[in-house]
Amino acid sequence: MDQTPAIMAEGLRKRYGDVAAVDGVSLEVGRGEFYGILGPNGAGKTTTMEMLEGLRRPDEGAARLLGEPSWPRDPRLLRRIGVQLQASAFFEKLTAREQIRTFGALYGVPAEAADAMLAKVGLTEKAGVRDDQLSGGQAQRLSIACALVHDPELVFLDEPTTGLDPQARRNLWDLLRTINAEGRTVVLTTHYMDEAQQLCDRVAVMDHGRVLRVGAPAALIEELGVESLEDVFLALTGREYRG
Ligand SMILES: Nc1ncnc2c1ncn2[C@@H]1O[C@H](COP(=O)(O)OP(=O)(O)OP(=O)(O)O)[C@@H](O)[C@H]1O
Repeated sequence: MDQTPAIMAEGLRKRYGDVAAVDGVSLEVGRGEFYGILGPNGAGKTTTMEMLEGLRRPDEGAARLLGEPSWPRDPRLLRRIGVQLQASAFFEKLTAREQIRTFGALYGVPAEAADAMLAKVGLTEKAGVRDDQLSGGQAQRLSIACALVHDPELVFLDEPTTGLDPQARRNLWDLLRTINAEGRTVVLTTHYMDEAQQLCDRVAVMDHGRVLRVGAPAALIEELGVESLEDVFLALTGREYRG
C-alpha cells in the first residue's frame, strides 16, 4: 500500500480582512489515523479543514492529500476523499434514501450500495422520511453516510456531534470508531474536549489560527502534568477552555 501520509500541510494561511483566521498551520496525518483538530469557537478549525479539503484556496502554504495537491481541485482526488456537509446542504425535500442515492449517483455508486450505507448508519427504518423530519442525530448520521457513500480513503468531519444529546453523541462515536477501524483515515474538528479524548489517536490544539501543540491526548496530558485535555488548553493558553 502507498505509505505517503494521508495529509501533509505546510504553512497554511488565510486572512479575512484584518482577521488572520489561519496563521501558519503545518500538520501531518498518517494513513489510518483518527486525528482531531480542536479549539474554541473562532480558533480557525473550519477554515483549516476547508483548505485541507481543497474547498478553500490558501493565501499561503499548501496541502497534499494522499500524496496529491489538494489545490487546485482534482476530480480524481475528490473521488478518494469524503467531506461531511452540513445537513443544510441536503437536496431539498428528498427522503433519506433518495438523498443517499442521489449523492451516490454523483460518484457512480449503485443504488444498492447507497442503501447499504444507509443501513450501516442505522437509518434503514427512516429511509422513507424526508430530511427535514429527521432528528438532529439522524440528520448527522445521514450526512456522514452521504460523505462515505463512495467509500473514500480519507474522511473529513466538521463538528459532527454538535447539538446532539449525550446518547446520540455516543451512538455517533461508535459509528466513527467503526469507520476508522475499517482502515479509513478520519479527521474531525470538535470543540468537545471529551470527544477528542475518547476518539482521537492524536489531536492538534488550535487557538487564534495557530496550532499550539500536537500529540496523543494521553501524552499531552502527561507531558503537561494535568488531568484532562481542558487542562492542556489552560496550560497552553493561560485561559479557561470554553468550547
Ligand atoms: N468567510 C469568512 N469571512 C470573514 N471572516 C471569516 C470567514 N470565515 C471565518 N471567518 C473568521 O475567521 C476566524 C476563524 O473562523 P473558523 O470558522 O475557521 O473557526 P472555527 O474554529 O471553525 O470556529 P467554530 O468552532 O465557531 O466553527 C473567525 O474569527 C471567523 O470569524
